[in-house]
Amino acid sequence: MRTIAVVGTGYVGLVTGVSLSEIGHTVTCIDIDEEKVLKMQQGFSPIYEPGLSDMMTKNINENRLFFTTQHEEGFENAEVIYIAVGTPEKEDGSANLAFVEQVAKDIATNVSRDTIVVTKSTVPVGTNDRIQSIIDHHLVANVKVEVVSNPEFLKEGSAIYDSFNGDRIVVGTASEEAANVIEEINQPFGVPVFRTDVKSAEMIKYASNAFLATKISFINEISNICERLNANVEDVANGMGMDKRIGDKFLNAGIGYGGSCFPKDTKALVQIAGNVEYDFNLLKGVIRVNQYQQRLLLNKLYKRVPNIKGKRIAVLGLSFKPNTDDMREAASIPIIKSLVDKNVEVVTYDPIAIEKAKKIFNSTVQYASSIEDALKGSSAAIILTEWNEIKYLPPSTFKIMEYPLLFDGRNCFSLKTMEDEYIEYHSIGRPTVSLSKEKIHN
Ligand SMILES: NC(=O)C1=CN([C@@H]2O[C@H](COP(=O)(O)OP(=O)(O)OC[C@H]3O[C@@H](n4cnc5c(N)ncnc54)[C@H](O)[C@@H]3O)[C@@H](O)[C@H]2O)C=CC1
Ligand SMILES: O=C(O)[C@H]1O[C@H](OP(=O)(O)OP(=O)(O)OC[C@H]2O[C@@H](n3ccc(=O)[nH]c3=O)[C@H](O)[C@@H]2O)[C@H](O)[C@@H](O)[C@@H]1O
Repeated sequence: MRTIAVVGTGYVGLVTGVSLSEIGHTVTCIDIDEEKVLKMQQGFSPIYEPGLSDMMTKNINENRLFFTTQHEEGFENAEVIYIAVGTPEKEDGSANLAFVEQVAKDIATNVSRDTIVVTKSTVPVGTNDRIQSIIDHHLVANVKVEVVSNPEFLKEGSAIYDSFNGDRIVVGTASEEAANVIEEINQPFGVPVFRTDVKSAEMIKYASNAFLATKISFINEISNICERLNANVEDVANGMGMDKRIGDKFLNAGIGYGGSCFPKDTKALVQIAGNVEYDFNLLKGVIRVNQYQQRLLLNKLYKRVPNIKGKRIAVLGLSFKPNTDDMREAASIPIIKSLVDKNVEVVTYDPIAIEKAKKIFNSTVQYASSIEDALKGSSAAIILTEWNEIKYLPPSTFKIMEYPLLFDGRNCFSLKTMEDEYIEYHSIGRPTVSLSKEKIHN
């Protein structure tokens, strides 16, 4: 078993650190955020991720998992250092590498033994070479530091599960020795390891995210055509997905992809291509479709309820996907902003993300403590996140509204159910369920 340091304790760093400690390594997680570190030292996870808290507490108690704000302390005995800090989007769409570069300098000035540095952060092709040269340039001790690319593929909401059940672990390095160490560290996960060169490893990460985003934008465009032709995109996706070459995953039409990665990584890949004079037309289209898709549900609402000013509208689900409290690039942000700009009384509900949402929406919206409370007195409801609590809600609950008018951005309910329950139902890429004896909404 190895002594490991993980720099950055966000979704990736904390899950990596906790998972590595769970398989027996001794792990010190380092973060510059003092409040976060204090919380983790006391055994509390700063993020909501199923299974994370319990695994964290267990490994703290078994003395395999430590937290500090001091790089020097964390690096002291580390044989391997993982970089898992953020690489957010810059204004021009390219990746901001300032955090990664800072960590490279911190490593160079603090390590006192031969070390393997593993880059987990998503970084543009060529960045690992740059990390290597920053470290070599600033290195204080007379030691060897080898940088390895090891991109992360976990999904938020199932991050712990994904760490133990991933499809592959990609290891990019020219050093067979370093690759052997990383493979040995990960061996207890039982996930297949794919070895390649550094640049290909970096590209695998961007290409994978871009491909998944493309699948989503593709099915969203098909859904828009289905709507015009009265076809049902859910059946279309199911029928397509039965072809093993296509696969049945990531074909859920909806309000577009959000989150901390697809939006930023697709834009970064356009930039990466542009830097070598390649115009990534297809990916630009994917991004455009996604922006358009976020507006569609709202446009349907505004068309159906033209005099929306002053009306109360319930927004169910705020996080960018279920089982996470992450609000980064959530579709709820532009959608709620548009409603608030139109002087709509917005009442929101989310089972987990409310605290983070409050930091974004402040007092511009109301925060209901139950779905029922959100629906009471509302003229319409919009579903933005398919939490189980929302998806498996007895449809009759929507009749709490004086007139049951539902706009579902996640296709949570079958058309037949809504017809039987007598609920006016607008979803994505499927025929609208209208009521014959409609009340007039004005
Ligand atoms: N969130 C996700 O699901 C996935 C993210 N990634 C990639 O992993 C990277 C990290 O993403 P997240 O975990 O979402 O980021 P995050 O923003 O949640 O966390 C980053 C953490 O790094 C800390 N930090 C910044 N500078 C530091 C320094 N010099 N020393 C120590 N700590 C420092 C911050 O305080 C913060 O806690 C990004 O490159 C992202 O693209 C890859 C796969 C999945
Ligand atoms: O690089 C990353 O950060 C990660 O990005 C995504 O993971 P994540 O963003 O956590 O969540 P996804 O499940 O991929 O969902 C992303 C967005 O796409 C949307 N989506 C997903 C699937 C689908 O069929 N339709 C759809 O609209 C989701 O609602 C969500 O807004 C990838 O799935 C991970 O493999 C990758 O490691």
